[in-house]
Amino acid sequence: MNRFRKPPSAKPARAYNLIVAARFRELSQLVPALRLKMTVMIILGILTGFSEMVGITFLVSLVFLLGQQGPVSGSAVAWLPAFFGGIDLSLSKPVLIGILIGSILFRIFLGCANSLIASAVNHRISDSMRDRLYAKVLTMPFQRFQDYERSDLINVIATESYAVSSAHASLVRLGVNFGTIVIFGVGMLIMAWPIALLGLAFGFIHNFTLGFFAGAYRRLGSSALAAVEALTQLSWTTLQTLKAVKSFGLENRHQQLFETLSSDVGQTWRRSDWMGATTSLLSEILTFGVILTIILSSEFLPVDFKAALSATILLYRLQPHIKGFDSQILSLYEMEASLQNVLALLAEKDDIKQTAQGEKVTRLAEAIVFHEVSFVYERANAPAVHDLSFSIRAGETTALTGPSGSGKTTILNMILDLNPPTQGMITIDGRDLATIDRSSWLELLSVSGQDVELMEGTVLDNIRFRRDISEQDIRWAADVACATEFINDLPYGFDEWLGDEAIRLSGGQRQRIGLARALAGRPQILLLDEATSALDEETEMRVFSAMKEDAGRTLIVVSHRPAVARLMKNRIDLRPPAPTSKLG
Ligand SMILES: Nc1ncnc2c1ncn2[C@@H]1O[C@H](COP(=O)(O)OP(=O)(O)OP(=O)(O)O)[C@@H](O)[C@H]1O
Repeated sequence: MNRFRKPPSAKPARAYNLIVAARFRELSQLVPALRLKMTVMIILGILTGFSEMVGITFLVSLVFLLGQQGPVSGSAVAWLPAFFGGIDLSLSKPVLIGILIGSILFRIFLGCANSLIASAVNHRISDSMRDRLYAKVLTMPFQRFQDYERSDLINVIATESYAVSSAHASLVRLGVNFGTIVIFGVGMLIMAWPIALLGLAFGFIHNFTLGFFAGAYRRLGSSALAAVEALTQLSWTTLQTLKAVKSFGLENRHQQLFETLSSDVGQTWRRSDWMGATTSLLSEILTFGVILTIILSSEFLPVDFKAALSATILLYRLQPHIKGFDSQILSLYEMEASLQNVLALLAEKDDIKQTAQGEKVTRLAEAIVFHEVSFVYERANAPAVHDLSFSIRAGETTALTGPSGSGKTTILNMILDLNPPTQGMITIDGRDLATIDRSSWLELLSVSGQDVELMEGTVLDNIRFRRDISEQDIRWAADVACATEFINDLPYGFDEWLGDEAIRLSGGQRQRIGLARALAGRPQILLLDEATSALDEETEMRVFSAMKEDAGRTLIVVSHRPAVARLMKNRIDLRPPAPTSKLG
């Protein structure tokens, strides 16, 4: 089985900040027009930071103005604001208040606009990721799909797809934090360069110290993912096999297993919270240290008191940005495992037959012919089908017989174009199946098997199976499949609701719904893979004689029952020829 979970790359990037470039490269592959969206959001974020800085400096100025001795109203102040250092600005109190209120409102407006844009962009990214991942499941070759754990696929589509928008949001926040740090830094440099230098040193120490946590965050991300995957897998298999679980009396065993896995999940989240709290505490301690350093050394610093005050407040306000910058980098490490899963699924190649434009077919006129066809499943030691040549004539009935494992289902899958031959060729009226348009070919075909995949919905929904088929055709198909007789006995008849397991139906009833589903599209070619194996002999014969009345259909039947094989005009036997005796 192909597990999504990949071990994190053996060695983290040498410089821990380089993860930003790696994530950006991955996101550029996944999100079109990434640069434009990010740039707009980062500029808005930086402007928010800028207006905050202006607000702070003017607030300090206002406080000083209000604290002046004597009458202040209408007076001009020559020393304000501190932020502009030596520039002699004369601002009256009302102007100062106006600028302050304006910058606060501007910041609120920008912050709000940025949140709305970020939310819209993130949802768009998540929507498109989910759509693309779901589409990939539908378009990858069927054999590749069979290699995946179903629960892993559900996890990736429904949950891990969010990692892409989260990584995008983190990169934007990083850009905003970085831009704000630069702007605040320049402001501080103009006001009080010694404090700016202290701030710069603080930033580097902060970044360096939190870098020690990168590996732990990366491991935490992949173990959280592994724990969630294990829990989903257990829940999924329990639901799938509940009857067996109950029949074997394994309820307590499953409950214990679930509790263990569930506590693993809880533990990884708790560890994540602890790590978050530890890095946050470390960040606060570092901030406290640098502010204490400024206070203790203020007497010796060649800085004007007002400017020092503004710069210190700026430094204090800068701390969340520095902390944000580093915690975003750490979260980029944490989401690595999920992102790798999304990338791995999207990297699956599409089934070329599904995307290629082949020649269209409208009917089978002559025959389906296998020319020395072999098929080997991936990682299988022996071919499932070896060097097989036969012909299935249009409009005739053919039985495909042979012992279990002789390749009957594999042959039907090849006719359905799910498994292209590894060697040899299948022709449709003389044309290579590989060059024929897949959807036009599938329009001629229908298949019904031993296990019918029922879905949640009514009996009618299950026969229609999301195709445009009239109710009249559905009722006709149910008649031919001898299903009407039991459907009419259901409390709501064709409108009876069936759960995805349709537990209330017997095996034979499920098969008749599957058969009606296959017949409802009035296919020219019908493939039945043990599709009536659960019916009693009498009903089975009635089904086949009803189907025979619809002349002109090419019928290919796989059945272990000799009576069914005898009903067919032709027979292809996959039994290996008996070895000839060499005695004498
Ligand atoms: N997805 C798969 N991957 C690997 N091997 C497979 C796969 N599906 C089938 N096989 C192998 O291919 C061979 C043929 O299988 P197939 O299901 O076609 O046989 P069959 O004749 O239909 O059997 P039965 O009568 O039991 O349904 C078997 O040996 C089987 O184990």
